[in-house]
Amino acid sequence: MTDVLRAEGLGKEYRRRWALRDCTLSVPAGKVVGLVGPNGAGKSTLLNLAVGLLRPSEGRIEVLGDRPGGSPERLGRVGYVAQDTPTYARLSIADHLRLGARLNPSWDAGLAAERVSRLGLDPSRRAGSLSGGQRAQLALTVGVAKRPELLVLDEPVASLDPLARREFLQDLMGTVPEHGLSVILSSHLVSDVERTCDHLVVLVDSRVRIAGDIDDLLATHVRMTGSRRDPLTLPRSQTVVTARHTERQTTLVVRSEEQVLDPWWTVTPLTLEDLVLAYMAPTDEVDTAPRPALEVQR
Ligand SMILES: Nc1ncnc2c1ncn2[C@@H]1O[C@H](COP(=O)(O)OP(=O)(O)OP(=O)(O)O)[C@@H](O)[C@H]1O
Repeated sequence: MTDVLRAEGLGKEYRRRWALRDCTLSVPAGKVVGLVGPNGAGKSTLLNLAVGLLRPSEGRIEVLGDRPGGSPERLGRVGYVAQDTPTYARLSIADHLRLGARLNPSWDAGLAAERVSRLGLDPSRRAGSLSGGQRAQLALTVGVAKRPELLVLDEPVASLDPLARREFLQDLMGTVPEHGLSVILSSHLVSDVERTCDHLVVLVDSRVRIAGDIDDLLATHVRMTGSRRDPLTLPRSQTVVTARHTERQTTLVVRSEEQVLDPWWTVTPLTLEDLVLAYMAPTDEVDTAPRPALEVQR
């Protein structure tokens, strides 16, 4: 199947400040993609471009093989729950579901009713009287019951309690293979990404720093610890992501397609959190400058 999202040199500028820059990205179909990065990295901007709420300042983006937004038919194929989980304060939960049914040809009324009942929500309650977490659940219910091909969720679970969060993410994981759904979700919680996602995109300072299937990324990144050594002495096949030095010791996070066999290093695998934090580290931690005190060894 084709990619659900393809971006080439995509950028968005607000008043001479780039919120997203040089974004070239392919997101395969049928995956749950975790989009992570620090505050202000450009995650919401990328998601808003993907659903057609923003227009690119430069470059191109295609979603489900087409330009985002536009016709009702195209809009119907993409579900979107924004960061502030918008609902209509004066409308009841039942009104929201009726509206969803009227606006979406593939609306799954059974699924919507079942979710609302499982959450213990009274359908006659107005959205304005719900708690933040309950409003998020309502917005997520509408997003899922629309039965889109691609569901875009901007920090969907931030306001849910831990149990509700786990249940929602489990639901989502069940829905993906069952309905051929693809999901892109932004999150600050790496543990949720680890539990739910099979593909990762790390955005830092408005640029994509790394993207790929999580299993592949974990298989090709390691931590290497050894006596102090200049990272410039590493073979070309090993790319240093971060380097930290004490007087005697060097610790590197390295990307390598090949196994590291140099006995100088103690090599340990990374957790997903280690990997994300390594790519989120300030680039001055990628300390590859030659140091006079270091011996160059090959
Ligand atoms: N409407 C806007 N006008 C001007 N600048 C904006 C606007 N929206 C976003 N920005 C800026 O663009 C950059 C990226 O913002 P964005 O909301 O995409 O980040 P984010 O990664 O989603 O952040 P967070 O994790 O805090 O939600 C930030 O510097 C932000 O201040």
